Amino acid sequence: MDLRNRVNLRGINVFREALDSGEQRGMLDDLREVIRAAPLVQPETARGRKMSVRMTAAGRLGWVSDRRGYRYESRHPSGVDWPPIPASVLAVWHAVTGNDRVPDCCLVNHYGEGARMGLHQDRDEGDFSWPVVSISLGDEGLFRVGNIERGGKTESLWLTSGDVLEMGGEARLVHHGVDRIRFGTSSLMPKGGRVNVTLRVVDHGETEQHPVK
Ligand SMILES: O=C(O)CCC(=O)C(=O)O
Ligand SMILES: [Fe+2]
Repeated sequence: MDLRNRVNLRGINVFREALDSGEQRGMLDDLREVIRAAPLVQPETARGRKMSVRMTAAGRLGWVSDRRGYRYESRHPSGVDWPPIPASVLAVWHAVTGNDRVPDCCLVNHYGEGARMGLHQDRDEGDFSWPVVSISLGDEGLFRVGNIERGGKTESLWLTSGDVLEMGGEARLVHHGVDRIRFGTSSLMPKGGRVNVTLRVVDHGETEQHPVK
């Protein structure tokens, strides 16, 4: 992992190619195991619209959305526990935050051809003092950043495989989304697609502390 190549986009730290191709492959293997235990689901919104991204999670809590709305849940919709957050993913969190605290949620987003994510804020957490750390794997994704308030001008940048983002401090509640992916631009996944992992502290609740080695 190499966090030296950092650019700043409206307060968001973008660590370009923080993970080399071996680290990306290792993490993807770990995420395949997560997906085996807790399969990807295509969430529905409260209004009954299917999201284009498929999702699952690891950790103490997972973010879910269905006709009842969106929220954090301690189990996968199938009733199984969320699998543990892979060590390869936790290592990125600890390196970026410089802290021993383990995130509560590791959301795994899978973007197939044509998938996108509209502009939104990550604000379902009870504690905004921790950053959101996000890892991009696979195909390039056009990441758009807006403002804390709704509307206004936005800026975009193409995220590539191995990029790591940190949305913290003033940028913790900034609007962001993924307009589109360039399907098939990465050879990481044989069938194409983009995987994004988002790490979040959800609340002040008791979370086991793991010292960083
Ligand atoms: O896919 C991405 O890069 C962003 C994902 C995201 O914003 C989220 O899961 O809340
Ligand atoms: Fe988000």
